Amino acid sequence: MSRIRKSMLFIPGNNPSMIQNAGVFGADSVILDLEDAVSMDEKDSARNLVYNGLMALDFGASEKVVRINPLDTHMGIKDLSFISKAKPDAILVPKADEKSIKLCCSMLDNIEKEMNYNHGQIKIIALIETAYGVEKSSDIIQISDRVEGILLGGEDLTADLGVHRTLQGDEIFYGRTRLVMAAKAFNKQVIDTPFTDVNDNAGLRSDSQLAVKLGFTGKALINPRQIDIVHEVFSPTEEEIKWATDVLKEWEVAKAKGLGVFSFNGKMVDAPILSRAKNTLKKAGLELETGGDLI
Ligand SMILES: CC(=O)SCCNC(=O)CCNC(=O)[C@H](O)C(C)(C)COP(=O)(O)OP(=O)(O)OC[C@H]1O[C@@H](n2cnc3c(N)ncnc32)[C@H](O)[C@@H]1OP(=O)(O)O
Ligand SMILES: O=C([O-])CC(=O)C(=O)O
Ligand SMILES: [Mg+2]
Repeated sequence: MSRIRKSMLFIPGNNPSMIQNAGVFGADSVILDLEDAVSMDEKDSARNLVYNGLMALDFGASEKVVRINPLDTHMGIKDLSFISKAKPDAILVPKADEKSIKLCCSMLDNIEKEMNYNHGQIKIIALIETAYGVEKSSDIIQISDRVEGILLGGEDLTADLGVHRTLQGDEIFYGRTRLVMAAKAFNKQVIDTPFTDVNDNAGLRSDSQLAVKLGFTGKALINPRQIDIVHEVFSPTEEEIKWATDVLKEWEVAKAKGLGVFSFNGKMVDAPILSRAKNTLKKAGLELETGGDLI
């Protein structure tokens, strides 16, 4: 089973003090960035800094992810070859398409063999941020078991579409829902694009609530101050947990009576509603008191 990735915090790969603190913020994953947060003339020094950081620092419970440069560039190839030898947990592949993900998989196969790592231990998150990537997302996601999820890159996607990025996000709505469908169809994670105004907490909250409503399993972040809101919004509320627990208890009673459908607080409950209740408890990290198949 894939690890939980409700919050994935980007940290520029050329910033030693930010990298040094990476483990203390409490993000589920930290993404050490070698791509767009790093200027061209700092690419080599950032690669060394991230390598040394991975080798020497304690990242606490956070997953160590590295965003490499695109794999159709020399820089991207160099990033992947070098960084993988510092055993990151996962690689975030930008501008993902079928070719880049296949290449990433075959390079990781070779590096894992050479380094005596377990086969498949370095995971891949595909960063979908082109119109082509959105259209091919369901193919990209199926290339390998290494691909545990897809992440939407709203800034690059908007640039590729030739439109403006807005607070409401109408321009990326189709991309968002399309990625959710692809991910859910193949049982993968789907992580929403970052909210880039780090001082607008209300905006971050409503953007995160929209992502939850659409089915995203987590959100990328660009600032540690965004973590608490995202964790809160991506976790079921006490009220939702109580509803799920009560519904599943009532189901035990209904099942004993041989009922496939029953009424709870005046509303019909059948198999899909029981599934949603189970999902709620799973998201909250709670064990189900009721076992067995639904209905
Ligand atoms: C479209 C894309 O590709 S998104 C991915 C690439 N972008 C990035 O990685 C950007 C990452 N974020 C940042 O660089 C910064 O948060 C900015 C530029 C957006 C905002 O910077 P600031 O206004 O200075 O942030 P803020 O005032 O909240 O900083 C407070 C503290 O948090 C630290 N901090 C801020 N962002 C981060 C981060 N992403 N990771 C780790 N530490 C951070 C700062 O260094 C500062 O530490 P200090 O108090 O020890 O000096
Ligand atoms: O990876 C992300 O979430 C950010 C990104 O590159 C983009 O929006 O283009
Ligand atoms: Mg991008």
